Amino acid sequence: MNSAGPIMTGNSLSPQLRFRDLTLGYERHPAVHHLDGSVEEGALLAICGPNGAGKSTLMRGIIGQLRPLAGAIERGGLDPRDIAYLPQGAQVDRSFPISVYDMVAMGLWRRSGLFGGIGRTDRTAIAEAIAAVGLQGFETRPIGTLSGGQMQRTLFARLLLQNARLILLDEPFTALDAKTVSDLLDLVRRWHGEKRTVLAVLHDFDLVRTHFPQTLLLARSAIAWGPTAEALAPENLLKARRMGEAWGGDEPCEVAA
Ligand SMILES: Nc1ncnc2c1ncn2[C@@H]1O[C@H](COP(=O)(O)OP(=O)(O)OP(=O)(O)O)[C@@H](O)[C@H]1O
Repeated sequence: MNSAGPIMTGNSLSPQLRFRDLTLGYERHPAVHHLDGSVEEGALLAICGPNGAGKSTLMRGIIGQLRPLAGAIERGGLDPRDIAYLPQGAQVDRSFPISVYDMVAMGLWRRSGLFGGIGRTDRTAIAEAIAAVGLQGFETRPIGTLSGGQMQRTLFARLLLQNARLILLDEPFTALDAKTVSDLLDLVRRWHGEKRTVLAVLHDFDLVRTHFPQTLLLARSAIAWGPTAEALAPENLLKARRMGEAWGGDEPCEVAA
């Protein structure tokens, strides 16, 4: 579909997320306006749009870090432990003195508890996750010494262990080399094959067209939402760009009054 609206990927699946006239923002300044629609369970959805479009804000709303200024987000009965979130790279504190192994093991915390201890099954799972991202041999390395690509692999290994039903990735491939992107995309495909729901904020339209069947094009409001080829049609991209160029600081919206 070319216009904004709900994704319908199949009648047998139920919505994992539903946005009802959702407005999100900061101190009553809206950044996402009146979003309506649903994301089916098992969807692989790209969220695209210009800088300042509200993409990260939408992610923060989904995880409950931001409360709606108006409207609502329904999460299909998901427990918070069933939602995994990878924020933009700059938001991860690399100076924290922790090894790759311990960083990956943190993926188990929300299920086993901070003081639950790590048993043999957990150690196997951690080793498998580290191997899945190609970081064997890096277990004892402090995260502060990793390259950007190795750090992102570490964070994906942690996500693997979280075993979440809904996975949110905010610009997961920015500034990574082609091999790292390809390896991490394999993990995204694996999650999709396991019928997990994956939402990723992405700026690389070629990558989105190749790997993401559905796209939400956001410019504070939804410009288009549906099959990627249609959502990223030239007229929609032009409209999103014009909206991005037009907003100064605060988009007009009645909830801001
Ligand atoms: N903590 C905050 N306090 C106040 N305003 C914020 C805050 N975080 C984001 N904003 C504003 O909300 C709007 C949307 O920001 P957001 O980070 O969601 O955009 P984005 O689409 O993710 O952009 P980018 O592609 O540049 O990462 C912007 O105008 C931004 O300045």
